[in-house]
Amino acid sequence: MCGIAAIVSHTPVNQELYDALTVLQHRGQDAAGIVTCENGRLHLRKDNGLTRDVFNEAHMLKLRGNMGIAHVRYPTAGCTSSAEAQPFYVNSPFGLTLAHNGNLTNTEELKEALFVQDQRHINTDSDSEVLLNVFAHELQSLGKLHLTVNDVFQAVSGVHRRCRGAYAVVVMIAGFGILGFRDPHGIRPVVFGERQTDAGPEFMIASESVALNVLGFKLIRDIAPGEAVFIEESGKLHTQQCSDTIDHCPCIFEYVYFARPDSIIDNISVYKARLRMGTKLAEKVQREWPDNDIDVVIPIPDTSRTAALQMANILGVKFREGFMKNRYIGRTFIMPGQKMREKSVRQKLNAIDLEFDGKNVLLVDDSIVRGTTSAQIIQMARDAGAKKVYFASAAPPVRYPNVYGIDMPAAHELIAHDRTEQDVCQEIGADRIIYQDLDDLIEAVRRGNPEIQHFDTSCFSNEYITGDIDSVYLERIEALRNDSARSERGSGQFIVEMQNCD
Ligand SMILES: O=P(O)(O)OC[C@H]1O[C@H](OP(=O)(O)OP(=O)(O)O)[C@H](O)[C@@H]1O
Ligand SMILES: NC(=O)CC[C@H](N)C(=O)O
Ligand SMILES: [Mg+2]
Repeated sequence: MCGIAAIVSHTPVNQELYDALTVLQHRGQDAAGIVTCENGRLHLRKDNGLTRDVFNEAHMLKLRGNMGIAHVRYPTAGCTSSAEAQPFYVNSPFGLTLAHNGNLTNTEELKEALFVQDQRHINTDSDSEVLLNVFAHELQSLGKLHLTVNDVFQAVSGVHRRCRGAYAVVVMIAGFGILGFRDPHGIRPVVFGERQTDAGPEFMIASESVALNVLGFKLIRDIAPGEAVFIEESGKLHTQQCSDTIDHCPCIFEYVYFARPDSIIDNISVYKARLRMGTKLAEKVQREWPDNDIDVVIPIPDTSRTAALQMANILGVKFREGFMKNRYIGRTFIMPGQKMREKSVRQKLNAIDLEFDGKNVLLVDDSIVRGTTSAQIIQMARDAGAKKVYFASAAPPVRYPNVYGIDMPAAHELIAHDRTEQDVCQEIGADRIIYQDLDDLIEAVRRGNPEIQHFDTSCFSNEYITGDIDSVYLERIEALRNDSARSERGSGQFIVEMQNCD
């Protein structure tokens, strides 16, 4: 899951884009980048690392201009080389830069067509570079020297016709303006907002509304599935629907884990959705295990806190912060490589023995994916003296790969794949496991916006809404992107620095 941001302002945007990236850091910890535009000239800085490590004062001074786009990366395609950090740039036509959240599912076909038919060279294995070149080709084929906003929207329609999968995107056209668009299923989130100034309105596009809040922009709304918004450099906003086939299916995992709880996605408060997940799960415990002997509910920080608190309230048992989180360690699930993830769980979380000693504890997490966290945490709870360790997951068993922007491509790496709930319970060493039912999860999220008819629930249900995912595709990405294949390839040593401004 990556984070994207874009600002069109009347004053320099460098610091605000940097601030936006720090707010969106939970969506990607591997690489960060900003590109700005000043009098038609682009300035780009991107590299591997957290936002605070990628930009120093000298970079910031060079990122001049009143409009720009930015990205934090969590790779789902290609490799972790800094050559694949975003934004990407192509010089023709007009000077385009792009930042993408999501994952294309027909990258290979597009890459081939780009080379053979459109005569475009792709320099990395990133699907986002492919996406940029598709957009560039669609714009170029209009054959215009002076672009209009309608030309830009027409090019987006061309992207929708050719690209499959998930894409929430911002594009900057040098000297012209900034574009935001979302795939016709609206799988990944993206919102836009406005800020009034004496010099006129300013606009921002971002993955999550929390970035707008922090920078003083008022949320206008989500970009609709298939829709595009374009903000001219002068600050004029245009919007247009660019797809005739729309089927809104936002990713339910955003509500479970990815998004910040203080964000509103597709008019649903992530915080409230998590509270409702807690309610539903507690009701399941009451229904299926009325004579339970739970003494205390303990969340596994950070994401599960909201659901766990609500569970304790409904169950009428104590809620205790039994694990303390080291605030300097990031999210473990989105770290590259199982060794690093395993090591980081122990560095990140430490038990307060008093809260466990002699008690029957119900540990609550938002999800169990590879089981990296749960297995270690249960052992820690036992070492701290817990009598019984029960484990509840606010999401159903994750059994199938995600191909829309969450990096879990290999079914065999998922602890619940081909396993019953009882098998998982044994595998992670719990005394009992309670998983959320999928219908309950859907209801918990959907109650915030009943207009949404479907969600992308593929990692729980094996139903892929784009209709183009078959076993051949899944086998191909599993072979390419499973943990051992990636560690054999290494992180990629060559670095394309031709566009960096350092
Ligand atoms: O079963 P696993 O493969 O371990 O994945 C699931 C765990 O990973 C995530 O935590 P993470 O540390 O990424 O972030 P958080 O601090 O936001 O909870 C998630 O909240 C679960 O705790
Ligand atoms: N998590 C994402 O959104 C990743 C974007 C893109 N597929 C990449 O790998 O860089
Ligand atoms: Mg967690």
